[in-house]
Amino acid sequence: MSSQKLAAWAHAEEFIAPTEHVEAARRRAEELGVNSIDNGAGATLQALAAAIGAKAVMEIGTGAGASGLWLLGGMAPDGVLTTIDIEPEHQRAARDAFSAAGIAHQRTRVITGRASEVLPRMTDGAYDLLVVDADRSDYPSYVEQASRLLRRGGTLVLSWTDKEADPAARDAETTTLREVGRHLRDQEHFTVALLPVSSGLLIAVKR
Ligand SMILES: C[S@@+](CC[C@H](N)C(=O)[O-])C[C@H]1O[C@@H](n2cnc3c(N)ncnc32)[C@H](O)[C@@H]1O
Repeated sequence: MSSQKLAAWAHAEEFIAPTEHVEAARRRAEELGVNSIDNGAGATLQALAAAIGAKAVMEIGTGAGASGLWLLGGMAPDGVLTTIDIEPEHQRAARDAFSAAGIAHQRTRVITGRASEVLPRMTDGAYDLLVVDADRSDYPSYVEQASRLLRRGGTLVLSWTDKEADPAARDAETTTLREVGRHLRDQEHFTVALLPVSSGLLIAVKR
């Protein structure tokens, strides 16, 4: 890998500055000991939401709200973000972050629960964008649900890991991601790309 390529990647991470509210949400996440999406990935989510004019977005893994703020920044002004997390404390922080950023309360639907139990209750074909940034062991079931929940032309985004590119990495999480990536690539009803932004975003557009 050339040093110019590495510099270009680092540059891309800083190319779009986070808002002060995203920065505050990231700090709160650190205090809570939960990861937030990096700024390059956040800016990509924002641009994707804007590109598809997203009005109905589902997120699995609210955290302290940093990724939600990026998404809301790109969504249609009347768009609604449904966000699921198993930890009520993370969601309290996210609600505070949305409110501090001036997001109208009817634009967010914050659901506490295990995603694998919440998703089956959600409506078929109702979502423009489904973003997954939670426990990787459940990614296969989230992908299965995505086929049902997304409208045609809707997009699934999975937060990824650099380790997936390393053949020597054989831990359970990496193996699951590798299998999920292969499975999606083989599906005729998804058009797939792996974006090397932050630690990676796998995007799959439902045809
Ligand atoms: C990496 S953090 C999400 C960060 C957030 N997307 C952001 O960038 O601000 C992962 C979150 O997933 C949540 N989580 C883990 N397992 C879950 C599950 N089975 N169902 C729902 N949420 C889960 C954790 O509580 C944590 O808040």
